[in-house]
Amino acid sequence: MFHSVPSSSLLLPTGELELELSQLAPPRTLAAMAPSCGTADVPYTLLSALLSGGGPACGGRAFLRDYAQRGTNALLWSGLLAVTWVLLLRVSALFRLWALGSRLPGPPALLADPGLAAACRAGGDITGYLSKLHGTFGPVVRLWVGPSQLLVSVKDVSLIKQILAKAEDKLPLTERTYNLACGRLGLFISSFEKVKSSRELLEVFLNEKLNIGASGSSFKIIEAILDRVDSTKDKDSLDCRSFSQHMAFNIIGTALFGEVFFDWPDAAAYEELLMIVAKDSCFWASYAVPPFWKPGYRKYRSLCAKLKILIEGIIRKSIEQSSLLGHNDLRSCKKSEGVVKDPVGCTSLLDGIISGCCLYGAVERSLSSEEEICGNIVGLMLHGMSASSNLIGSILTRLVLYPKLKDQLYADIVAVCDRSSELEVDDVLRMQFLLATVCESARLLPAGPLLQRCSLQHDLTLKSSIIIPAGATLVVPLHLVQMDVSVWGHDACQFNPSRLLQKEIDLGELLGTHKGSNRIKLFTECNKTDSFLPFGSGSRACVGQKFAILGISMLIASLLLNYEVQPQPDLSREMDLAVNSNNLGHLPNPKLILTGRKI
Ligand code: HEM
Repeated sequence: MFHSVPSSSLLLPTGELELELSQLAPPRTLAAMAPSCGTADVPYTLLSALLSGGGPACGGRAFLRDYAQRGTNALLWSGLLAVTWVLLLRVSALFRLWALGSRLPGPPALLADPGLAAACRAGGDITGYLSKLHGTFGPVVRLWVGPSQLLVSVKDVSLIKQILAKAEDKLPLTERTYNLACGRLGLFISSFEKVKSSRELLEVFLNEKLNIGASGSSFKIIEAILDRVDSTKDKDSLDCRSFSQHMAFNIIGTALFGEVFFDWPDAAAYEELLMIVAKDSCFWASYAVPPFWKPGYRKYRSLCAKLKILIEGIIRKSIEQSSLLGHNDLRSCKKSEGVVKDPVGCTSLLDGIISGCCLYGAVERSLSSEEEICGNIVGLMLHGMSASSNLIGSILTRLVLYPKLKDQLYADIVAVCDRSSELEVDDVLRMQFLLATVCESARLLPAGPLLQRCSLQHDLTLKSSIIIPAGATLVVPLHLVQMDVSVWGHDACQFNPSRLLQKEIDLGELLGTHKGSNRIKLFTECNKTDSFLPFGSGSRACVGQKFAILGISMLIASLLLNYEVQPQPDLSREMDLAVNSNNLGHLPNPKLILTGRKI
């Protein structure tokens, strides 16, 4: 595309100059670089545009037009190549998923399993549906939830152990759910790498908060909560569910905010809002694109915003109090080189955050730290409150329905501690029947029906050369595992705390020696330990397990020491039905009466 241009177009006045120029640059090359204005010829480089005789108004404009044209073309080409590359990667990943997925046993549905959809539509008995599939296909079953969504359910205990240790990521849906409700946060994120440091710091804080094994330690939160019980107990109709929700809210709230929490005027509004947000979060997060056009979604977002405003209010209050007590300002605080600073000295989790010892690990970017702390706190309140309220509710319901259980528990509690002395965490560790009751209730009614994990980056190779492709959703059906007759015996579905008692094990000692570790070991028989998963297991297990078990045990012990818990007199029919049905997975919600015990 090199064109020769008449020498006149160079506008050189004399032949000498023409000669000199022709020596500097060969006429053919120069001509090629400087086309005449108004022709179809255009310059190719900036130098040629500047050297062109047409001046900026002519050669420059043509150059720019040409440059823009070629630039746009290059951009479009590279965009097209990138999109093609991404699509190719996606398609090859999809083929891999199909190839590896179809090697696993499961129903022959190709794109989306109709049985699962039908089970979800008819009241959502996913456990029942999975149970049938495991009966037909064995301990590992695959299901196509959609053309690119593979779900693998695992029931075999040894495989579950491997999965929970190897699959370190949570489902992206879990992260979306928490992000939607809480905003930006460092906990509950799908990638394990991102959540690791926040988990470690929170775990140390929560475990030290209970101060297990230290003499003279008392779980002060419970005392404050009992004062709350005093203010509510006179109400005629306390039902187990709302009472438990209130207790759970107070336990988690006091752990996070300290005593400021009890003077918080917005606490009731916050509790109500939190429950609404917790109920709807998963539904709205299930949309791949946020449905801004739906009024329900907009309403939900405004509730989340209100929740955030309320939390900011109490954080501010807590900070004010902390600065009165001489703690650091939130903005100026920094974690000191990854070292956890004295978590025991912190009176509340927020206090810990303020003085830089908790949750701050993941927040190196100080500008976003307040937003992230706020998100973490809302997330902990959401999860901690709904899971703990579920467990407290099931224990209280059993106390109300089974007077014998209540008497047995009371005897276990007073054998260790009488009402005249202050209840300590160390005392609770010696109340084996109480701890077994809490754990047996968690076994029969876990916080959710499925443990959910995935491995976002790598395929998982399990023993017996089962390969689970990266990105597949792994689920453990908790009801099937925790009520497996082959592990728990023929009465697996019945409430029987004594099954967890091993006379030769001293729980208190065990917890004390395992200080800092997250697991409470109740069983010597390995297969039972592996089949007890209400708090999950492995790298993403619940960080609040010890805190929840001991905190809830402490609450029940304090309640029974101070109050007589009785059902409302007109409950006899409901009680009879519940006791006779033996179906304690779905508990009724009886009303209870609390009357103070005489000393
Ligand atoms: C009875 C009460 C509770 C139950 C039944 C429960 C249950 C669970 C379960 C099943 C998981 C998922 C575990 C897994 O995938 O292996 C989990 C995660 C978690 N729990 Fe709890 N939990 C309870 C209370 C608490 C409390 C009180 C806190 C803290 C204040 C807490 C903090 C967490 C955190 C931070 C995670 C996320 C771990 C991660 O994503 O890495 N939990 N919990």
